[in-house]
Amino acid sequence: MAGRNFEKFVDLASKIVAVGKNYADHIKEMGYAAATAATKAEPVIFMKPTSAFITQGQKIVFPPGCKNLHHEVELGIVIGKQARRVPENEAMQYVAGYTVALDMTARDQQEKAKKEGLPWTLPKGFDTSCPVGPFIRADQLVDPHNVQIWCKVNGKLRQDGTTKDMIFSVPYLISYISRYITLFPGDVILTGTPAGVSAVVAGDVIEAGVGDLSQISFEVARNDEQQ
Ligand SMILES: O=C(O)/C=C/C(=O)CC(=O)C(=O)O
Ligand SMILES: [Mg+2]
Repeated sequence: MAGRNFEKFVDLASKIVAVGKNYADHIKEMGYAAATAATKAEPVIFMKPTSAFITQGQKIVFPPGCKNLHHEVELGIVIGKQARRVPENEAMQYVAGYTVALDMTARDQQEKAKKEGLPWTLPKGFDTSCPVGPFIRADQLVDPHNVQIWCKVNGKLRQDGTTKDMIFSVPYLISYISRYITLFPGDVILTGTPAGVSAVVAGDVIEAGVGDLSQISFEVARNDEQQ
């Protein structure tokens, strides 16, 4: 991993691989029978394009037509070296570090896609749908399975979870994903959100963090093309 500047993982990344339904409390709040989903043998995987990334100073912009935009705070894993068919017991060697990320979701459009059996590409992959924070080196977060992830909207705490509650662990996810999709340095894996997701409106300010290691603050803006 030497020689690469992972502080700039957004520039290195070729993809964002996202995990869904990795916290039983979020599965429950979305209306599923938590026990059923939590005992699923395999994680739910979807992708966001790198055009979804934004960093501090940019705004989260409603996608066209969306009337119900949700925040989902997540621990992001930043991949440090090419990973293909990596066994679980070696997977942590492929982690350069972590970041805080928001999996912004056009919930109304995702609900429609779910009903129609269509993919979540637009509801979750629109421009600005993946705000990310500062890079956390792997040695700064020794136990990624025991850290608070939190999200506030206009100063009010909406999500307050811990990665202890992830159903699928960091090494399991790297191993599982890399069986199907080769991961490259800078790629980011979003590890799923805990309960508390809720709607935001234009003008809101979303703050989020992984403990006090990586924090972000983003303003939400309306989409001038549509309203
Ligand atoms: O199935 C649903 O209603 C929603 C699922 C998600 O949005 C999955 C995630 O992105 C997540 O769990 O973080
Ligand atoms: Mg998510």
